[in-house]
Amino acid sequence: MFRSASKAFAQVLESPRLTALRSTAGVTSRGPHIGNKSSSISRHISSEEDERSDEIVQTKHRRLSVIHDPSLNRGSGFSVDERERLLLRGLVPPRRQGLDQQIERVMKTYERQRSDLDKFQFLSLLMDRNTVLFYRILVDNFEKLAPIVYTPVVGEACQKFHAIYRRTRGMYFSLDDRQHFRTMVFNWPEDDVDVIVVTDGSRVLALGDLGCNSMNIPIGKLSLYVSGAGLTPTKTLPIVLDVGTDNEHLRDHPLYLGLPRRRLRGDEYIEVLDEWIGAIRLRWPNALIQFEDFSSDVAEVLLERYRYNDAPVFNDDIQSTGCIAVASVLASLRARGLNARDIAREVIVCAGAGSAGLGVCDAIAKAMEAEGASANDARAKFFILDENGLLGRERDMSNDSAARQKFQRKDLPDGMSLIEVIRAAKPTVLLGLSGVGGLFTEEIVKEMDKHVDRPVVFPMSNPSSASECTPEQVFSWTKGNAIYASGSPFENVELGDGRIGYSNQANNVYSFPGLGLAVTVLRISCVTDDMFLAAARRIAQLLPDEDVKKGLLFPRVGRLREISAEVGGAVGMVALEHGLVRKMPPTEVTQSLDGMVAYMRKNMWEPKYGHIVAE
Ligand SMILES: O=C([O-])CC(=O)C(=O)O
Ligand SMILES: [Mg+2]
Repeated sequence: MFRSASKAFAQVLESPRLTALRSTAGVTSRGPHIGNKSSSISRHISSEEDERSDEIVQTKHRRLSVIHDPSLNRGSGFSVDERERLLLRGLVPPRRQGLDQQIERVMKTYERQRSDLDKFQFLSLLMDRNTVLFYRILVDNFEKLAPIVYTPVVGEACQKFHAIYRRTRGMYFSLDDRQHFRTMVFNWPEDDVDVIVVTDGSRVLALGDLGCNSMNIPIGKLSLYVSGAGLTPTKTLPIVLDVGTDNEHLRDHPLYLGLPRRRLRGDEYIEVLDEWIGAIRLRWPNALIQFEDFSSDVAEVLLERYRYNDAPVFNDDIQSTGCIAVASVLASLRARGLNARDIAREVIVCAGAGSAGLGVCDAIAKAMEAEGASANDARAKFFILDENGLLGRERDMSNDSAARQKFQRKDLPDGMSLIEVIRAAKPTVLLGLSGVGGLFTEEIVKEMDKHVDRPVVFPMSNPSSASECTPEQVFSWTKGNAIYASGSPFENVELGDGRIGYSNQANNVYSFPGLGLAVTVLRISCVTDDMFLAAARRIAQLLPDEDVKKGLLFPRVGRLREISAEVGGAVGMVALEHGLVRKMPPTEVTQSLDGMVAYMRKNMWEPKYGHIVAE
């Protein structure tokens, strides 16, 4: 009975164990409130409604303000007791329904949406209405819905943001707000924020500068943290920094919602970022900050500027894309009957020398070094091209970043085309981070296939329209020989002889949610490259040999929660070893990777209705 549940709750409050229990999720307090005090107690409450979690949410809200707060709203699912105590009698239809019935209704309406963009909007509106229902549906239908809330459809939703905008979510810091950032952060209602995803919209997927329209990217990424790794939804914060846009079409559009000015650059831009990060650290000193879709000219600069400032920061496109690329290469070695040590013998051609391309190559080079290669030997295995061809001998790279200079080939002429490089280098691995859809032609893939038993082809650009080639193409050009992974999702391919050509999704979604989980649960103080390497090694080992031999590199994204627990466990063990854990777990958790993985799993938020208690 719920009455006895609240009695049990009252006893918990009086219990001397209270302080000891405060550290794990259980009781949350939801506004209206000044200063947003929230306490957390883990406690099992027996309940007649067994689909409910034992989470207790306290609120001062009553009547419609309960229904209008998505984290409190249960639609037709309020219990009899909640209806009584929160003064909801008469405000919702009489018959009480469970989550299952709500899911059925929502999914039927979802299926009636005509276009992918309509589906995106339908899900956004659901997210605005009912947090638990939205996440239950996303978790239970992850493979089907992730391509809508994430790549590829999120790309279109950004391009059309100004046209389809309905309701605000997250925070905007614009140039007009300079000198106010430190007060603005207090406009956000939550004292507890675990993860922030921030973009300045300068390079959204491979779609270019989308300015303020980019808000759907941080929102989408954070919905994957919650659904894929069990972060608490109210403790996530999507942010757009509006420093202008060089996208003229948007800037001149009467409905554009950002500042209609050119993008700020140079020292002044860095000053704005410094002011912003200072404000964030003032209010949320421990929050993990994920830099997302910053253009290459600033991505690495910002990462180096903030990553060692005693608070966790990383760049998703450089580091987590690097992580999944390393995992993909390691798993492909297993598929080819080779060992992790053999990574140092791989020959890599990478089309794309932006922050993601360089980040991926750097991560693979570090993985080679970790297996015993010298820095020079590792570097010699890479052939990187940008829009002007190979980064070769004659290229003046004096104004380029250190990350780019590192990969200049001194032995080959500058500007060689992709096909020429393939002929000269005879790569074992071909990476696409160019953002140029269809770049890997039949001629290129067939040329590669001539020199290796099983060509490894990873077109990693997003969204699908920017993919360098499709799995159908690669499998048909190589007679099913290739090992394939792409950034955006594609269907597997029937090869006609009973075999399946697996279209693995080498997307950073495999790594960032689990990393964020570990950072939150253990309050990790700094995100390091070693953490990403450990995560990559773990991801590459998740499937048994017989699957991997067939070309299936890692579990499908539908198993993201399990994968994130594994990634979180691997990251957690590195953090422990390097003394970067600020919230120590119980000793038995620290003894083994398995213990750490189980601890991650245990700390995941579950999308279930808890009990709302009137405060
Ligand atoms: O969003 C994705 O699918 C992966 C990513 O970070 C990007 O392509 O920028
Ligand atoms: Mg990105």
